[in-house]
Amino acid sequence: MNATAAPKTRRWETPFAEAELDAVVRVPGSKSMTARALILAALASGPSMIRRPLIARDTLLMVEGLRSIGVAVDTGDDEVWTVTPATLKGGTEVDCGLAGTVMRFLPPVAALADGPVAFDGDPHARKRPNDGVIKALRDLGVAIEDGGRLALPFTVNGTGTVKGGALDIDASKTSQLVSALLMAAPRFEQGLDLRHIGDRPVPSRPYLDMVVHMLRQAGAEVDDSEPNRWRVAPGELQGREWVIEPDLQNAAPFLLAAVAVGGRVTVEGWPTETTQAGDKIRDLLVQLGSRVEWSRGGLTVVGSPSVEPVDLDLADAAELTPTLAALFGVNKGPFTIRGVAHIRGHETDRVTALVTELRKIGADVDEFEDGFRVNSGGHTTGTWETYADHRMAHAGAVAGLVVPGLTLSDVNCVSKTWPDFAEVWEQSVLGHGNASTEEADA
Ligand SMILES: O=C(O)C1=C[C@@H](OP(=O)(O)O)[C@@H](O)[C@H](O)C1
Ligand SMILES: C=C(OP(=O)(O)O)C(=O)O
Repeated sequence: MNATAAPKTRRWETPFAEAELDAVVRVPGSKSMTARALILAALASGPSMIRRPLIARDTLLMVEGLRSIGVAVDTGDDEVWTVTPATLKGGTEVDCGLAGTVMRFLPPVAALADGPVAFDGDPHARKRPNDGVIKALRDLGVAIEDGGRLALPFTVNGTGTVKGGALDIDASKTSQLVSALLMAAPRFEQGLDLRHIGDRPVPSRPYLDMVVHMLRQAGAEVDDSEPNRWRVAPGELQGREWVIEPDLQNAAPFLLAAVAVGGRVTVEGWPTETTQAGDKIRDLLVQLGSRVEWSRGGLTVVGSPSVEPVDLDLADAAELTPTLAALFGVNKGPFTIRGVAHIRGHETDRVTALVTELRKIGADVDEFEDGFRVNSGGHTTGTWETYADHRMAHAGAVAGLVVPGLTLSDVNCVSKTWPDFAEVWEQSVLGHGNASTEEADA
Protein backbone atom coordinates (compact mmCIF):
# COMPACT_ATOMS: atom_id res chain seq x y z
CA MET A 1 0.00 0.00 0.00
CA ASN A 2 1.22 3.53 -0.81
CA ALA A 3 1.33 5.22 2.60
CA THR A 4 1.00 8.73 1.18
CA ALA A 5 -2.05 8.04 -1.02
CA ALA A 6 -5.59 8.59 0.25
CA PRO A 7 -6.48 5.16 1.65
CA LYS A 8 -9.20 2.83 0.35
CA THR A 9 -12.21 3.07 2.67
CA ARG A 10 -13.06 0.27 5.14
CA ARG A 11 -16.27 -0.04 7.16
CA TRP A 12 -15.59 -1.04 10.74
CA GLU A 13 -17.90 -2.22 13.48
CA THR A 14 -16.51 -0.59 16.57
CA PRO A 15 -15.89 -2.87 19.55
CA PHE A 16 -18.53 -2.72 22.29
CA ALA A 17 -17.09 -2.81 25.81
CA GLU A 18 -18.56 -5.77 27.72
CA ALA A 19 -16.56 -4.97 30.84
CA GLU A 20 -14.40 -2.33 32.47
CA LEU A 21 -11.15 -1.65 30.64
CA ASP A 22 -7.66 -2.52 31.80
CA ALA A 23 -5.17 -1.53 29.13
CA VAL A 24 -1.69 -0.13 28.70
CA VAL A 25 -1.31 1.64 25.36
CA ARG A 26 1.73 2.81 23.42
CA VAL A 27 0.83 5.65 21.08
CA PRO A 28 3.04 6.69 18.15
CA GLY A 29 5.06 9.90 17.94
CA SER A 30 3.60 13.39 17.88
CA LYS A 31 2.49 14.55 14.44
CA SER A 32 3.19 18.17 15.29
CA MET A 33 6.68 17.56 16.68
CA THR A 34 7.62 15.29 13.77
CA ALA A 35 6.42 17.87 11.22
CA ARG A 36 8.35 20.66 12.92
CA ALA A 37 11.49 18.55 13.32
CA LEU A 38 11.40 17.73 9.59
CA ILE A 39 11.04 21.38 8.56
CA LEU A 40 13.69 22.66 10.97
CA ALA A 41 16.05 19.86 9.92
CA ALA A 42 15.50 20.68 6.24
CA LEU A 43 16.37 24.34 6.84
CA ALA A 44 19.40 23.63 9.05
CA SER A 45 23.04 23.98 8.06
CA GLY A 46 23.88 20.33 8.82
CA PRO A 47 22.24 16.90 9.11
CA SER A 48 19.71 15.99 11.82
CA MET A 49 18.33 12.79 13.30
CA ILE A 50 14.68 12.40 14.26
CA ARG A 51 14.12 9.68 16.86
CA ARG A 52 10.76 7.90 17.17
CA PRO A 53 9.16 9.90 14.33
CA LEU A 54 5.47 9.50 13.60
CA ILE A 55 5.18 7.19 10.60
CA ALA A 56 1.79 8.09 9.14
CA ARG A 57 0.32 9.70 6.06
CA ASP A 58 0.77 13.32 7.20
CA THR A 59 4.44 12.98 8.10
CA LEU A 60 5.27 10.81 5.09
CA LEU A 61 3.68 13.46 2.84
CA MET A 62 5.94 16.01 4.52
CA VAL A 63 8.94 13.77 3.84
CA GLU A 64 7.95 13.43 0.17
CA GLY A 65 7.40 17.18 -0.14
CA LEU A 66 10.85 17.91 1.28
CA ARG A 67 12.46 15.29 -0.95
CA SER A 68 10.85 16.84 -4.02
CA ILE A 69 12.53 20.20 -3.29
CA GLY A 70 15.92 18.54 -2.84
CA VAL A 71 16.19 17.60 0.85
CA ALA A 72 17.51 14.08 1.52
CA VAL A 73 15.39 12.23 4.08
CA ASP A 74 16.38 8.68 4.96
CA THR A 75 13.37 6.84 6.41
CA GLY A 76 14.94 3.37 6.16
CA ASP A 77 15.00 2.92 9.94
CA ASP A 78 11.58 3.32 11.63
CA GLU A 79 13.27 4.32 14.89
CA VAL A 80 15.40 7.14 13.50
CA TRP A 81 15.11 9.22 10.37
CA THR A 82 18.09 11.19 9.02
CA VAL A 83 17.62 14.52 7.26
CA THR A 84 20.40 16.02 5.15
CA PRO A 85 19.67 19.55 3.95
CA ALA A 86 20.60 20.76 0.45
CA THR A 87 20.08 23.74 -1.82
CA LEU A 88 16.31 23.94 -2.29
CA LYS A 89 15.12 23.47 -5.85
CA GLY A 90 11.87 24.14 -7.67
CA GLY A 91 10.33 22.65 -10.78
CA THR A 92 8.35 20.17 -8.72
CA GLU A 93 4.96 19.27 -7.23
CA VAL A 94 3.91 18.65 -3.63
CA ASP A 95 0.93 16.53 -2.58
CA CYS A 96 -0.44 17.88 0.72
CA GLY A 97 -3.02 15.09 1.17
CA LEU A 98 -5.32 16.44 3.87
CA ALA A 99 -2.44 17.60 6.07
CA GLY A 100 -2.71 21.15 7.41
CA THR A 101 0.93 20.92 8.44
CA VAL A 102 2.06 20.19 4.87
CA MET A 103 -0.14 22.79 3.14
CA ARG A 104 0.96 25.51 5.60
CA PHE A 105 4.52 24.62 6.67
CA LEU A 106 5.96 23.81 3.24
CA PRO A 107 5.02 26.90 1.14
CA PRO A 108 7.33 29.27 3.09
CA VAL A 109 10.11 26.68 2.63
CA ALA A 110 9.27 26.46 -1.09
CA ALA A 111 9.60 30.25 -1.24
CA LEU A 112 13.30 29.70 -0.48
CA ALA A 113 13.66 27.32 -3.43
CA ASP A 114 14.76 28.50 -6.84
CA GLY A 115 11.83 27.75 -9.15
CA PRO A 116 8.14 26.91 -9.05
CA VAL A 117 6.68 24.45 -6.54
CA ALA A 118 3.06 23.41 -7.23
CA PHE A 119 0.89 22.42 -4.25
CA ASP A 120 -2.34 20.40 -4.30
CA GLY A 121 -4.08 17.87 -2.06
CA ASP A 122 -7.17 15.74 -1.36
CA PRO A 123 -10.55 17.14 -2.47
CA HIS A 124 -11.33 18.39 1.02
CA ALA A 125 -7.87 19.97 1.39
CA ARG A 126 -8.93 22.42 -1.33
CA LYS A 127 -11.67 23.63 1.00
CA ARG A 128 -9.37 24.16 4.00
CA PRO A 129 -8.41 27.81 4.66
CA ASN A 130 -5.01 28.73 3.24
CA ASP A 131 -5.55 32.39 2.37
CA GLY A 132 -3.32 33.36 5.30
CA VAL A 133 -0.25 31.59 3.90
CA ILE A 134 -0.80 32.88 0.35
CA LYS A 135 -1.36 36.50 1.47
CA ALA A 136 1.59 36.43 3.88
CA LEU A 137 4.02 35.14 1.26
CA ARG A 138 2.75 37.71 -1.25
CA ASP A 139 3.27 40.47 1.31
CA LEU A 140 6.83 39.18 1.66
CA GLY A 141 7.30 39.63 -2.09
CA VAL A 142 6.89 35.98 -3.14
CA ALA A 143 5.00 35.41 -6.42
CA ILE A 144 2.13 32.92 -6.09
CA GLU A 145 -0.29 31.69 -8.74
CA ASP A 146 -3.58 30.59 -7.21
CA GLY A 147 -6.15 31.44 -9.90
CA GLY A 148 -7.70 33.85 -7.39
CA ARG A 149 -8.73 30.96 -5.11
CA LEU A 150 -6.58 31.81 -2.05
CA ALA A 151 -6.57 28.04 -1.45
CA LEU A 152 -5.15 24.83 -2.93
CA PRO A 153 -4.10 24.28 -5.69
CA PHE A 154 -1.47 27.02 -5.99
CA THR A 155 2.13 27.44 -7.15
CA VAL A 156 4.87 29.19 -5.18
CA ASN A 157 7.39 30.79 -7.57
CA GLY A 158 10.44 31.02 -5.33
CA THR A 159 13.60 32.84 -6.36
CA GLY A 160 15.91 31.31 -3.76
CA THR A 161 15.70 34.17 -1.27
CA VAL A 162 13.07 35.96 0.83
CA LYS A 163 13.76 39.40 2.25
CA GLY A 164 11.57 39.11 5.35
CA GLY A 165 11.09 42.01 7.81
CA ALA A 166 7.84 43.30 9.30
CA LEU A 167 4.66 41.37 8.47
CA ASP A 168 1.07 41.66 9.73
CA ILE A 169 -1.20 38.64 9.44
CA ASP A 170 -4.61 37.42 10.56
CA ALA A 171 -4.00 33.98 12.09
CA SER A 172 -7.46 33.58 13.63
CA LYS A 173 -8.33 30.67 11.31
CA THR A 174 -5.27 28.58 12.14
CA SER A 175 -2.21 28.79 14.37
CA GLN A 176 -0.33 26.84 11.70
CA LEU A 177 0.10 30.08 9.72
CA VAL A 178 2.24 31.52 12.54
CA SER A 179 4.23 28.29 13.00
CA ALA A 180 4.89 28.07 9.25
CA LEU A 181 6.27 31.58 8.96
CA LEU A 182 8.34 31.39 12.15
CA MET A 183 10.13 28.20 11.09
CA ALA A 184 11.27 29.65 7.76
CA ALA A 185 12.04 33.07 9.28
CA PRO A 186 15.70 32.46 10.33
CA ARG A 187 16.41 31.88 6.63
CA PHE A 188 14.84 35.21 5.58
CA GLU A 189 17.48 37.91 4.90
CA GLN A 190 16.04 40.23 7.56
CA GLY A 191 14.41 37.57 9.74
CA LEU A 192 10.79 38.31 10.63
CA ASP A 193 8.83 40.69 12.85
CA LEU A 194 5.42 39.01 12.79
CA ARG A 195 2.20 40.41 14.28
CA HIS A 196 -1.23 38.84 14.50
CA ILE A 197 -3.71 41.68 13.94
CA GLY A 198 -6.95 39.66 13.55
CA ASP A 199 -10.10 40.52 15.52
CA ARG A 200 -10.22 37.03 17.00
CA PRO A 201 -7.35 35.37 18.91
CA VAL A 202 -4.97 32.81 17.37
CA PRO A 203 -6.44 29.37 18.19
CA SER A 204 -4.48 26.33 19.40
CA ARG A 205 -1.89 28.50 21.17
CA PRO A 206 0.20 25.71 22.74
CA TYR A 207 1.38 24.90 19.20
CA LEU A 208 3.04 28.32 19.15
CA ASP A 209 4.89 27.49 22.36
CA MET A 210 5.97 24.26 20.68
CA VAL A 211 7.34 26.01 17.60
CA VAL A 212 9.14 28.70 19.60
CA HIS A 213 10.65 26.05 21.89
CA MET A 214 11.83 23.92 18.97
CA LEU A 215 13.21 26.93 17.07
CA ARG A 216 15.26 27.87 20.14
CA GLN A 217 16.47 24.27 20.46
CA ALA A 218 17.75 24.58 16.88
CA GLY A 219 19.64 27.76 17.82
CA ALA A 220 17.23 30.42 16.54
CA GLU A 221 16.79 33.71 18.34
CA VAL A 222 13.07 34.23 18.97
CA ASP A 223 11.43 36.98 21.00
CA ASP A 224 7.82 36.20 21.92
CA SER A 225 7.67 38.44 24.98
CA GLU A 226 4.84 40.62 23.56
CA PRO A 227 1.39 39.07 23.01
CA ASN A 228 0.60 38.41 19.34
CA ARG A 229 4.10 39.39 18.20
CA TRP A 230 7.04 37.15 17.33
CA ARG A 231 10.46 38.42 16.29
CA VAL A 232 12.89 35.97 14.73
CA ALA A 233 16.48 37.03 13.99
CA PRO A 234 18.11 35.91 10.74
CA GLY A 235 20.69 33.20 11.32
CA GLU A 236 21.67 29.59 10.89
CA LEU A 237 19.57 26.73 12.23
CA GLN A 238 21.63 23.89 13.62
CA GLY A 239 21.29 20.27 12.68
CA ARG A 240 20.60 18.24 15.84
CA GLU A 241 18.96 15.17 17.31
CA TRP A 242 15.20 15.49 17.82
CA VAL A 243 13.43 13.06 20.13
CA ILE A 244 9.73 12.90 19.40
CA GLU A 245 7.27 12.53 22.30
CA PRO A 246 4.18 10.28 22.10
CA ASP A 247 1.23 12.03 20.43
CA LEU A 248 -1.04 13.18 23.25
CA GLN A 249 -3.94 14.04 20.94
CA ASN A 250 -3.99 10.46 19.71
CA ALA A 251 -3.82 9.26 23.31
CA ALA A 252 -7.03 11.08 24.22
CA PRO A 253 -9.58 8.55 22.88
CA PHE A 254 -7.92 5.80 24.94
CA LEU A 255 -8.02 7.82 28.14
CA LEU A 256 -11.63 8.82 27.49
CA ALA A 257 -12.48 5.17 26.87
CA ALA A 258 -11.75 4.51 30.54
CA VAL A 259 -14.18 7.29 31.43
CA ALA A 260 -16.86 5.96 29.07
CA VAL A 261 -16.91 2.44 30.51
CA GLY A 262 -14.86 2.56 33.71
CA GLY A 263 -11.62 0.78 34.50
CA ARG A 264 -8.09 1.96 33.94
CA VAL A 265 -6.09 2.89 30.86
CA THR A 266 -2.43 3.87 30.86
CA VAL A 267 -0.66 5.74 28.07
CA GLU A 268 2.99 4.79 28.23
CA GLY A 269 5.76 7.38 28.26
CA TRP A 270 3.56 10.44 28.87
CA PRO A 271 6.02 13.37 29.11
CA THR A 272 6.17 15.12 32.49
CA GLU A 273 6.90 18.40 30.71
CA THR A 274 5.62 19.17 27.25
CA THR A 275 4.36 21.90 24.95
CA GLN A 276 1.77 19.55 23.40
CA ALA A 277 -1.77 20.90 23.49
CA GLY A 278 -3.07 17.40 24.20
CA ASP A 279 -1.60 17.52 27.72
CA LYS A 280 -4.72 19.50 28.66
CA ILE A 281 -6.64 16.21 28.78
CA ARG A 282 -5.15 15.58 32.26
CA ASP A 283 -7.06 18.51 33.78
CA LEU A 284 -10.16 17.73 31.75
CA LEU A 285 -10.29 14.16 33.03
CA VAL A 286 -10.32 15.44 36.61
CA GLN A 287 -13.01 17.99 35.73
CA LEU A 288 -15.11 15.12 34.34
CA GLY A 289 -14.87 13.33 37.70
CA SER A 290 -12.17 10.71 36.92
CA ARG A 291 -8.83 10.16 38.64
CA VAL A 292 -5.43 10.61 36.99
CA GLU A 293 -2.17 9.18 38.32
CA TRP A 294 1.38 8.48 37.20
CA SER A 295 1.63 4.69 37.26
CA ARG A 296 2.40 1.61 35.09
CA GLY A 297 5.07 3.54 33.15
CA GLY A 298 2.91 6.44 32.09
CA LEU A 299 -0.23 8.42 32.72
CA THR A 300 -3.13 6.33 34.03
CA VAL A 301 -6.76 7.34 34.19
CA VAL A 302 -9.04 5.55 36.60
CA GLY A 303 -12.31 6.25 34.87
CA SER A 304 -15.60 7.21 36.49
CA PRO A 305 -18.49 6.69 34.02
CA SER A 306 -20.78 9.10 35.87
CA VAL A 307 -19.50 12.08 33.90
CA GLU A 308 -19.89 15.52 35.52
CA PRO A 309 -21.69 18.15 33.40
CA VAL A 310 -19.15 20.70 32.11
CA ASP A 311 -18.95 23.92 30.09
CA LEU A 312 -15.59 23.95 28.30
CA ASP A 313 -13.72 26.53 26.24
CA LEU A 314 -11.48 24.36 24.06
CA ALA A 315 -9.90 27.10 21.90
CA ASP A 316 -6.42 26.00 22.96
CA ALA A 317 -6.96 22.24 22.65
CA ALA A 318 -9.66 22.03 20.01
CA GLU A 319 -8.54 18.68 18.60
CA LEU A 320 -9.91 17.10 21.79
CA THR A 321 -13.41 18.20 20.71
CA PRO A 322 -14.44 15.14 18.66
CA THR A 323 -13.62 12.48 21.26
CA LEU A 324 -15.00 14.56 24.13
CA ALA A 325 -18.16 15.18 22.10
CA ALA A 326 -18.60 11.44 21.63
CA LEU A 327 -18.27 10.84 25.37
CA PHE A 328 -20.80 13.59 26.04
CA GLY A 329 -23.11 12.25 23.34
CA VAL A 330 -23.65 9.01 25.26
CA ASN A 331 -24.01 10.60 28.71
CA LYS A 332 -26.64 12.53 30.61
CA GLY A 333 -25.51 16.14 30.18
CA PRO A 334 -25.72 18.98 29.80
CA PHE A 335 -22.24 19.44 28.28
CA THR A 336 -21.07 22.52 26.39
CA ILE A 337 -18.02 23.03 24.18
CA ARG A 338 -17.25 26.58 22.97
CA GLY A 339 -14.36 28.47 21.42
CA VAL A 340 -13.86 26.04 18.54
CA ALA A 341 -15.18 27.94 15.49
CA HIS A 342 -11.87 27.27 13.73
CA ILE A 343 -12.42 23.48 13.70
CA ARG A 344 -14.99 24.11 10.97
CA GLY A 345 -11.84 24.46 8.80
CA HIS A 346 -10.20 21.24 9.99
CA GLU A 347 -10.29 17.92 8.07
CA THR A 348 -14.04 18.48 7.80
CA ASP A 349 -16.38 21.01 9.42
CA ARG A 350 -16.07 19.21 12.74
CA VAL A 351 -18.80 21.20 14.51
CA THR A 352 -21.44 20.28 11.94
CA ALA A 353 -20.12 16.73 11.53
CA LEU A 354 -20.26 16.08 15.29
CA VAL A 355 -23.70 17.62 15.75
CA THR A 356 -24.99 15.50 12.84
CA GLU A 357 -23.53 12.22 14.14
CA LEU A 358 -24.55 12.86 17.75
CA ARG A 359 -28.14 13.53 16.67
CA LYS A 360 -28.08 10.25 14.72
CA ILE A 361 -27.24 8.33 17.90
CA GLY A 362 -30.19 10.04 19.57
CA ALA A 363 -28.50 12.90 21.43
CA ASP A 364 -30.28 16.22 21.88
CA VAL A 365 -27.75 18.81 20.64
CA ASP A 366 -27.79 22.58 19.97
CA GLU A 367 -25.24 23.90 17.47
CA PHE A 368 -23.52 27.30 17.89
CA GLU A 369 -21.17 29.10 15.54
CA ASP A 370 -18.24 28.26 17.83
CA GLY A 371 -19.36 24.95 19.36
CA PHE A 372 -22.40 23.05 20.63
CA ARG A 373 -24.29 21.89 23.71
CA VAL A 374 -25.30 18.28 24.33
CA ASN A 375 -28.48 18.59 26.40
CA SER A 376 -28.78 14.82 26.76
CA GLY A 377 -27.09 11.83 25.17
CA GLY A 378 -28.45 8.83 23.22
CA HIS A 379 -27.66 5.19 22.39
CA THR A 380 -29.19 4.61 18.94
CA THR A 381 -27.00 2.39 16.78
CA GLY A 382 -26.30 2.78 13.05
CA THR A 383 -23.54 4.14 10.81
CA TRP A 384 -21.24 6.85 12.14
CA GLU A 385 -19.88 8.89 9.21
CA THR A 386 -16.20 9.74 9.46
CA TYR A 387 -15.91 12.40 6.70
CA ALA A 388 -12.30 11.34 5.87
CA ASP A 389 -11.41 12.72 9.32
CA HIS A 390 -9.24 10.64 11.66
CA ARG A 391 -10.62 12.34 14.75
CA MET A 392 -14.22 11.65 13.67
CA ALA A 393 -13.16 7.98 13.55
CA HIS A 394 -11.67 8.20 17.05
CA ALA A 395 -14.89 9.81 18.23
CA GLY A 396 -17.06 7.06 16.73
CA ALA A 397 -14.87 4.46 18.42
CA VAL A 398 -15.50 6.11 21.80
CA ALA A 399 -19.27 6.24 21.24
CA GLY A 400 -19.24 2.62 20.03
CA LEU A 401 -17.94 1.44 23.39
CA VAL A 402 -21.43 1.95 24.77
CA VAL A 403 -23.63 1.95 21.62
CA PRO A 404 -23.83 -1.69 20.48
CA GLY A 405 -23.01 -2.33 16.82
CA LEU A 406 -22.07 1.25 15.92
CA THR A 407 -20.25 1.04 12.57
CA LEU A 408 -17.84 3.61 11.15
CA SER A 409 -18.43 4.42 7.45
CA ASP A 410 -14.64 4.32 7.08
CA VAL A 411 -11.90 3.64 9.59
CA ASN A 412 -8.93 3.88 7.21
CA CYS A 413 -8.94 7.68 7.45
CA VAL A 414 -7.00 7.13 10.71
CA SER A 415 -3.94 6.56 8.51
CA LYS A 416 -3.48 10.34 8.59
CA THR A 417 -1.85 10.14 12.01
CA TRP A 418 -2.03 6.50 13.18
CA PRO A 419 -2.52 3.70 10.64
CA ASP A 420 -2.80 1.02 13.40
CA PHE A 421 -5.41 2.85 15.47
CA ALA A 422 -8.20 0.29 14.92
CA GLU A 423 -6.03 -2.71 15.82
CA VAL A 424 -4.71 -1.06 18.99
CA TRP A 425 -8.25 0.00 19.93
CA GLU A 426 -9.56 -3.56 19.49
CA GLN A 427 -6.76 -4.95 21.60
CA SER A 428 -7.34 -2.36 24.31
CA VAL A 429 -11.10 -2.83 24.46
CA LEU A 430 -11.44 -6.55 23.77
CA GLY A 431 -8.01 -7.73 24.85
CA HIS A 432 -7.56 -9.23 21.33
CA GLY A 433 -8.07 -8.40 17.63
CA ASN A 434 -11.55 -8.17 16.08
CA ALA A 435 -12.27 -9.93 12.78
CA SER A 436 -15.49 -8.01 12.05
CA THR A 437 -14.18 -5.77 9.29
CA GLU A 438 -15.35 -5.54 5.71
CA GLU A 439 -13.38 -4.21 2.74
CA ALA A 440 -15.04 -1.72 0.40
CA ASP A 441 -13.84 0.40 -2.47
CA ALA A 442 -13.43 4.14 -1.94
O1 LIG B 1 0.84 23.23 14.40
C1 LIG B 1 0.37 22.11 14.52
O2 LIG B 1 1.07 21.09 14.50
C2 LIG B 1 -1.10 21.98 14.71
C3 LIG B 1 -1.85 23.09 15.05
C4 LIG B 1 -3.32 23.03 15.21
O3 LIG B 1 -3.90 23.62 14.06
P1 LIG B 1 -5.03 24.78 14.14
O4 LIG B 1 -4.42 25.98 14.71
O5 LIG B 1 -5.45 24.93 12.71
O6 LIG B 1 -6.13 24.23 15.01
C5 LIG B 1 -3.81 21.61 15.36
O7 LIG B 1 -5.21 21.56 15.30
C6 LIG B 1 -3.20 20.72 14.31
O8 LIG B 1 -3.67 19.40 14.40
C7 LIG B 1 -1.70 20.66 14.50
C1 LIG C 1 -6.58 19.55 12.68
C2 LIG C 1 -5.79 18.49 12.52
O1 LIG C 1 -4.86 18.30 11.54
P1 LIG C 1 -4.10 19.24 10.52
O2 LIG C 1 -2.66 19.21 10.93
O3 LIG C 1 -4.32 18.62 9.19
O4 LIG C 1 -4.69 20.63 10.62
C3 LIG C 1 -5.88 17.34 13.46
O5 LIG C 1 -5.00 16.46 13.38
O6 LIG C 1 -6.82 17.27 14.26
